[in-house]
Amino acid sequence: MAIDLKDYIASIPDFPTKGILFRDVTPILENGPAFQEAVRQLTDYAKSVNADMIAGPESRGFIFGCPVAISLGVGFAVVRKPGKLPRETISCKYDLEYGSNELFMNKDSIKPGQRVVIIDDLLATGGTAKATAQMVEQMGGVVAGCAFVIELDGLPGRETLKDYDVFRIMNLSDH
Ligand SMILES: O=P(O)(O)OC[C@H]1O[C@H](OP(=O)(O)OP(=O)(O)O)[C@H](O)[C@@H]1O
Ligand SMILES: Nc1ncnc2[nH]cnc12
Repeated sequence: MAIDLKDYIASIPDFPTKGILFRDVTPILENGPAFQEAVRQLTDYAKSVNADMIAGPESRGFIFGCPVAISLGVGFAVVRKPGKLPRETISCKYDLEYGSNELFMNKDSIKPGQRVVIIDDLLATGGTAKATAQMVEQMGGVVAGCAFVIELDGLPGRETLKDYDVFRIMNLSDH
């Protein structure tokens, strides 16, 4: 029988703060066939939009983005939190549910005209993916799409990413 990836999501109430239902993808990673199936679905999507580069936000975006890049034979551009990248960078501030943060990319990591798919484990407010998309565009790249394992319903992720094609393997409620 086909694998139902929803069976491999752990839901933890009040983590990391009260009122947040944390959707944990680590059970997918800990099961070979489930991990392979998630990567297969993300890869099929990236291939369907002719990706020639993958961008993945630290840290969970690395886990799913890298195997997709390898299976397509394209590069992987890291999107990192402050203080991690030693060379020249570009950056974009973004809002979280509470407060704000800033993400960084190597300034030459995307070449003009490259078709970039942004991959992450989860779409919540969309702030992380939108900040990534803005940096990709600043470098002259084309955001071919954004792909997630989970989309949280009840949060404005889709609205935030309304200018982009969005693929997700599953949707789950945010509470
Ligand atoms: O749609 P958003 O509201 O931007 O939220 C989604 C982001 O939040 C989580 O990462 P987090 O910043 O917690 O970092 P981590 O992957 O290092 O745990 C998740 O992995 C996404 O990157
Ligand atoms: N509810 C949630 N579960 C896991 N990761 C998240 N990132 C933002 N919101 C999240």
